Amino acid sequence: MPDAILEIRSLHKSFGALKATDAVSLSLRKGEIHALIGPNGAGKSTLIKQISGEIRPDQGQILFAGREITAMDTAARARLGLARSFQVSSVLPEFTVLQNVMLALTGASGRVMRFWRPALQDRALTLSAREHLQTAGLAGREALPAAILSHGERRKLEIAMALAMQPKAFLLDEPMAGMGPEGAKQLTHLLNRLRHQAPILLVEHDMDAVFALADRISVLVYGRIIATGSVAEIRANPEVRRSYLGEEA
Ligand SMILES: Nc1ncnc2c1ncn2[C@@H]1O[C@H](COP(=O)(O)OP(=O)(O)OP(=O)(O)O)[C@@H](O)[C@H]1O
Repeated sequence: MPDAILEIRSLHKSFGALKATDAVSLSLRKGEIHALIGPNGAGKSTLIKQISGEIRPDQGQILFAGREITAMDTAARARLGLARSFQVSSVLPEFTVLQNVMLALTGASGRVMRFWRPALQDRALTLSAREHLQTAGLAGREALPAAILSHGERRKLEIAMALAMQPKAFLLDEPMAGMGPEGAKQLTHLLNRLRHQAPILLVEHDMDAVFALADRISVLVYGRIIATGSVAEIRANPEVRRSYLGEEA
């Protein structure tokens, strides 16, 4: 697939007798949002963890930005531009919104930063951090301690921090979780803009968001992809309606 930034080839992962990932192949193309949906326990998180490097597949290959990354650790994948958000938050509550993005820009940890305060006065770094906050919809909130942000604002901050890594792809695991209707609407708009910075592999239960955002949807059931297609194709697919969308379609 020539315009795919991420390509997964026949991935397998078992936990004992349970096949959590069963011959999964999928791709993420430049500029697209590819949503991964499926019932609880279908294997979505297990797949995302194999892509981010938290767990190793038993078999299969993962290619990212033209390189095979199957055996690389999480940090090496992140350095190549694979940005994972939302399940493990790296926001430091005692730092301000701006400082959190500056930390992400320098790749420094909060512990290092306490001994490295002058960097927080760095002008170029500040400007760049402000730009990412603007993109993420947090302009005007820079000076607040991250601890007092609302849930939705924290999501935006995580996005700004991910942007600081200059990602080539985003892996987003249930970004809409815990958001109210207004927050979900705002985040949907933000993700829609974000795809132009880097394509998004989106695991999401909120079907309104999935149908509004996805260029393609893959449906995972018992570790297998039973269908991949456009929103219209997936909505019309009888097997998908039966096994997943039944009560929602
Ligand atoms: N470390 C593990 N050890 C054993 N079984 C596991 C492990 N991690 C996941 N599983 C099992 O693998 C299957 C897939 O789980 P996974 O969390 O990937 O599903 P999911 O689609 O992300 O579910 P949800 O939508 O509820 O988050 C489940 O049956 C789960 O119990």
